[in-house]
Amino acid sequence: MSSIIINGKEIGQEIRTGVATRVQELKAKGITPGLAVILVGDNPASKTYVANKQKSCEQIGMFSELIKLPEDISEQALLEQIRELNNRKDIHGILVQLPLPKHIDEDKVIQTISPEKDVDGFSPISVGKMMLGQDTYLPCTPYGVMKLLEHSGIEVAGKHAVIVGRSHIVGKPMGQLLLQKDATVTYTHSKTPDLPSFTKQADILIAAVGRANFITSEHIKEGAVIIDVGINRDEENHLCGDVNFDDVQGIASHITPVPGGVGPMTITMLLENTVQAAEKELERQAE
Ligand SMILES: Nc1nc2c(c(=O)[nH]1)N[C@@H](CN(C=O)c1ccc(C(=O)N[C@@H](CCC(=O)O)C(=O)O)cc1)CN2
Ligand SMILES: [Mg+2]
Repeated sequence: MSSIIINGKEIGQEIRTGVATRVQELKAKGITPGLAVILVGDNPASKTYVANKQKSCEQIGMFSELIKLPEDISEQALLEQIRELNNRKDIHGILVQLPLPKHIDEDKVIQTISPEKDVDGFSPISVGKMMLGQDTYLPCTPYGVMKLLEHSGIEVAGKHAVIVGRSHIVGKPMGQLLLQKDATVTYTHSKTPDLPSFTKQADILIAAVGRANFITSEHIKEGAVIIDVGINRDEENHLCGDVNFDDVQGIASHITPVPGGVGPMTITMLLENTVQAAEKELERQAE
């Protein structure tokens, strides 16, 4: 039997249509949702992602501003730029594209973004609120994974979700969001001995390791839902995920492809968060 392919492009498009309607409603009330994207340096992948974010904003009628800064910008100058954006009325969401050059302290940068405008959901305040289940901006990639599961009719409650990877932006928050939906969650990582003994227990396996084609049929059980968060290049420089798609195809019940799975959802949820930020600003104005 072949696995069901979860189509992130299609699901993302459906969600974007709903977000576009909310943009029109906000505009009718005199507020255009605005996103500022800061890009430091010339990382080619970052340039592509940032361009896609801008294009996506335009497509749904949002305002977006790209702030391009040189690779050798000082940390102070970057923090100053963020503070300026924190004070701008036309900007509802601020995002600093990661990774940053080595001489800049990423934590300091993220902490400088006002929590009201932290549409990436990376600041300690946003993360703390997420952990407590309070209203906040959820980090876009894990948030997108939750939407993929929901739209694919995959029940999370009572399932054993195994996360491979513990990054701040994917692995850790992913486990929390699944836990909030009553999954039993296991975190695994590079120091986990006998990884397959854990991953084989997964009803839902989240692969977020950053290693091309790392997860194979040896790691999964029959009927598991496989979510591939990886974006890597293989030996032939082709885009591929953390999961060896051909190897697990037919064993998994559902699987996300790379490209076209989780990736498009990351930008979709960024749009969702930015519109939410503008809606909250409107509410504050009405108070
Ligand atoms: N400030 C942030 N930095 C980074 C984030 C983030 O969420 N916020 N995530 C990643 C990069 N990223 C967005 O920024 C991102 C990565 C991939 C995709 C995507 O759509 N991928 C496509 C394939 C694209 C390709 O051809 O290369 C797919 O999987 O279908 C969107 C966003 C790190 N930095
Ligand atoms: Mg650094």
